[in-house]
Amino acid sequence: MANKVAKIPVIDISGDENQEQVAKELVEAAIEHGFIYIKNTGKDIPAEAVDGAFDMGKKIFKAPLSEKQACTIQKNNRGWSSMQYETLDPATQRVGDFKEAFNFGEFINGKADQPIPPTIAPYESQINDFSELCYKLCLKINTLLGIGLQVTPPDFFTNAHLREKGSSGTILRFLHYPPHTQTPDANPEADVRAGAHSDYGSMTLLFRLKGQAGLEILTQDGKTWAPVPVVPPGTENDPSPPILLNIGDLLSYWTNGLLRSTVHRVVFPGPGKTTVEGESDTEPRYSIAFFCHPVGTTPLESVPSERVKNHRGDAQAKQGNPYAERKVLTADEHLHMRLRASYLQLYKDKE
Ligand SMILES: O=C(O)CCC(=O)C(=O)O
Ligand SMILES: [Fe+2]
Repeated sequence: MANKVAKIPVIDISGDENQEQVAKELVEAAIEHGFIYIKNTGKDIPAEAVDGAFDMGKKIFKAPLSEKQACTIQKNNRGWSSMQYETLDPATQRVGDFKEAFNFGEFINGKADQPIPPTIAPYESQINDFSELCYKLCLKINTLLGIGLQVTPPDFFTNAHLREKGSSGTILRFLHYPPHTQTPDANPEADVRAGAHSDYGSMTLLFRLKGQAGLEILTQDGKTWAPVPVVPPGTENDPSPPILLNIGDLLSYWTNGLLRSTVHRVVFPGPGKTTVEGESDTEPRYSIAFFCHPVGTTPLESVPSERVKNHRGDAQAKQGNPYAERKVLTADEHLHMRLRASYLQLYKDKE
């Protein structure tokens, strides 16, 4: 049965004027939807940088298997996660996610602080540059959220994300989802390419390619899934599709659930499933996610904001998200709790 596509606002944050107004719109969208299209005018992240990053992603996954295996993901959440190694929704999935991924942690002086496949070593600085662009955009969004929520001081969130204050769980992740024709073991009705989950960090920037279907969000009724078009109306002629921003669990904890951390998944949108006009899953799907995390030692207490104080952990914001109610001490403790739940083998083998 075809579901309606997700209703998500498109916001342009690239200008320098009307900062207060833009901040207000961003906060309202983060409260109401948790997902926001950030119009990509090319000012914050040039279209060529996005294209270059996708080329990089393809190179990483085409690297010889032995090179990828030598970089197998570790408990620090860095490295290569092979097909079906991660299970984002272990409570309902019979098998792991039909995807492979490569995670880069924070770079140090432009160098990756982890093993990388020799095939992509010549491009290390390009990956670092893309990660920098994403980091800066997240700082800007953190500032706007602080202004829009009237946090005192308004740069409260931004300060918590400054790298000079300590390391964080921030990850630049390249993803590859083969089409169903290449995953004969998958039952497209029952299996998923990425299980239902909310993101673990403060916010995520997601880059997708035109024409590639698959992402769905859980709507506020807690039951219906809505596909998220790559190119929403009005952005067809932009230099690059909008960057899809979503609020993660940490910004939700920090604001007592006022900002919504929305559950989402990636499916095989085969026959009979909802597809967005002009999108299909006949080709391999590639996406890039930048998971922005605060400094690991940051305590996740409610932020100093009257608006947050007056908000009493609204039940609606928690709907469909089993993690929304857990209280944990620091950003790092929260991250490890979540990784433990989705990398079953990694934690089983080594404990
Ligand atoms: O590939 C996508 O569209 C979404 C991926 C995602 O939700 C994630 O990696 O957390
Ligand atoms: Fe996600």
